[in-house]
Amino acid sequence: MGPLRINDGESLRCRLVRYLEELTDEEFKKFKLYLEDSSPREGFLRVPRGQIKKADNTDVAELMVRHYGECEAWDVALMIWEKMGLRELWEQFILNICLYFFIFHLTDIGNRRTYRNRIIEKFQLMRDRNSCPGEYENLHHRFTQLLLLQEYRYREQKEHELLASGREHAEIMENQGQLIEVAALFDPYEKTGVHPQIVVLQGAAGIGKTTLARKVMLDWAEGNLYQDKFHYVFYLSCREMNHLREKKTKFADLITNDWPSLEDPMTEILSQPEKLLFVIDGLDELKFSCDEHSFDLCKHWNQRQPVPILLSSLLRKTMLPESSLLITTRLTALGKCDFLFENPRHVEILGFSEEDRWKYFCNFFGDEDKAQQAFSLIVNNETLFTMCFVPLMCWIICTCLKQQMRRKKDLKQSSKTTTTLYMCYLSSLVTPGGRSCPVQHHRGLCRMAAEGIWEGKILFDEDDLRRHGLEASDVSAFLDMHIFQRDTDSENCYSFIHLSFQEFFAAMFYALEEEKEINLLEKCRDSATSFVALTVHFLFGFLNADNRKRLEEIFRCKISQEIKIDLLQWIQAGIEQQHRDSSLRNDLLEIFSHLYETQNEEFVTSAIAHFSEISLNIYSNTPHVSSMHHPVPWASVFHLPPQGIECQSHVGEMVLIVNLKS
Ligand SMILES: Nc1ncnc2c1ncn2[C@@H]1O[C@H](COP(=O)(O)OP(=O)(O)OP(=O)(O)O)[C@@H](O)[C@H]1O
Repeated sequence: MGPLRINDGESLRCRLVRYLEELTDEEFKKFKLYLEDSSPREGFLRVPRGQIKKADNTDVAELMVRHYGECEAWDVALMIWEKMGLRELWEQFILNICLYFFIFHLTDIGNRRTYRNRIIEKFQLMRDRNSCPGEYENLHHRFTQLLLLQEYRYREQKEHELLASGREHAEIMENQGQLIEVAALFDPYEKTGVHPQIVVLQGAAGIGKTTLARKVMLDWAEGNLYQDKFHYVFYLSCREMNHLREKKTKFADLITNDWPSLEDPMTEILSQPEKLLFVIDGLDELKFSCDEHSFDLCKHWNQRQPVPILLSSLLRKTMLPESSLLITTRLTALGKCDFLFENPRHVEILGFSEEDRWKYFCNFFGDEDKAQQAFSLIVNNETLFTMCFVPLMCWIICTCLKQQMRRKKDLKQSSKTTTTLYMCYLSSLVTPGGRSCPVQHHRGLCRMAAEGIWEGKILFDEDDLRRHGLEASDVSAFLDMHIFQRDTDSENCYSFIHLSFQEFFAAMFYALEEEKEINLLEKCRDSATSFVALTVHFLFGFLNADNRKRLEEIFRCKISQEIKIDLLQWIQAGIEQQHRDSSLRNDLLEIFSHLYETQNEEFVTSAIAHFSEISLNIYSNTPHVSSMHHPVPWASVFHLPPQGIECQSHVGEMVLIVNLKS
């Protein structure tokens, strides 16, 4: 389909030229004067006076169409002719324009419908990270609502700190901003009434940025989102842009990937930029910089330019400045891109609320009984349940449990502790007869993970790899296993699929026979470095004989027995310290959850041998646990009869007196 035409095949732009040619020199001069003085409607740029002065008939038509788009250009011409008293021309125009709008309307409806159908086709299915070719899930069936927090002030905060603060959603909300719905992302600010043109959705790895961006596309295409605001919504994946970075092209061509009949309708579509939304997914993943091209930026979408310049021009708003942008990015990369955006609305994705975690399980299993079976196991494990605020973690946990259900394995056993669940997931990634990683590579990966934990580092470059005896080609087995991923921020950068996996491998580093590092435990005592807590937690998990055996099988490594003595001394000292000082009671809970993680009766007995009674404040520490079936799941490790636990409720707290000698 070509530019919009009326029956005789003449485009509107050419027709405008022809009408202008019918004016006498005097009338044309007058027309230009009126054009110079005309004030365009909101959203349209004024045609620069300097350019009008020098323009002939064709130039004037061209300028008008470029600045206003074809429809608005006709409108302006009509208004001027009316003011000039050129009644005959005006009447001819009206006749033409009615015909034009009728055809335009029909064509536009047709174009949009075709485009929407294409988008629905493309976005209605989602692929899980471990899916086989051709295996898809329906996005609507799986999608679970995410908590979005508006105007969260960007803190120079590392992802591990965010993970640690996962259970403090309510607190963040109170202190930092308010929740917002996807439908309201482009609503005006309450205080100023100004409509944000750029919305930045930020969040940690695996929190659901891409999934949400794709859901926005699908909902718009199905007519359920932003219908009045945006006539067209285009999706630009930064990962795909990376592949095109050497390419020189027009912006119009770049976005017509999703357009079956390409190019032609673009002129009309892009001439109404205020009705366009561009979803730019994964800005942190761009491998080229957007701040290098400030002098070469282009102004028009029809200019042929390298892809990095086109994208920079869109982001910096030199091209299609009236369009809206919805950008997703990891928190770690945000500082680097801040300069790009003028007054964006910052929204942080907080992940799943506690209620939505249950909904996710229902969506994942598609069967309430199975969902209930799985959820009741997770809800009793505080560490796992807290982790479930990250959708990726929910997916990992549900995937494991589903596999166990399929194999008719004991679900309770595989979800009993955080470590068992991770073991279960890792064993599922190692396919029989598949690639395994050489022992020295595994050791290098573990050492790098541990170093990262100390230094608060989650992205590793090739220098980091080399320092730990790894070449880029050595990590391909970990990439294949989906525990390590090629990143994101800059070329040749890597990260673990989730921080908790880095913590798991860091724990393995401390547990390996040849590696000794007692510092970890000392650091864990220091509350300022509580982010190592999960690493220590896994370390306790490795004390379990089954876990240790599986770990040694998967990675063909040897787990040290000596770590057991260090852990025992550490935990006894911890209990003693907190026994002496009742203000530290809350920390005891953490110690006991470590003990529970071992599922090792002999170890637990030794750890508590010197104590006859322990008081724990369970309520103020874990509010959600109080409503669950078993308030202290780890208590089962003591094999205590019910009379062994006495419960005392006080205002705002619930204290359990555990009588260990009963
Ligand atoms: N809202 C959601 N509903 C259901 N599942 C979700 C949702 N969000 C994410 N997931 C699940 O979590 C996985 C990871 O999500 P996604 O890839 O969107 O995260 P991300 O924030 O873009 O991660 P990264 O920063 O690593 O690119 C998805 O593959 C999907 O299985």
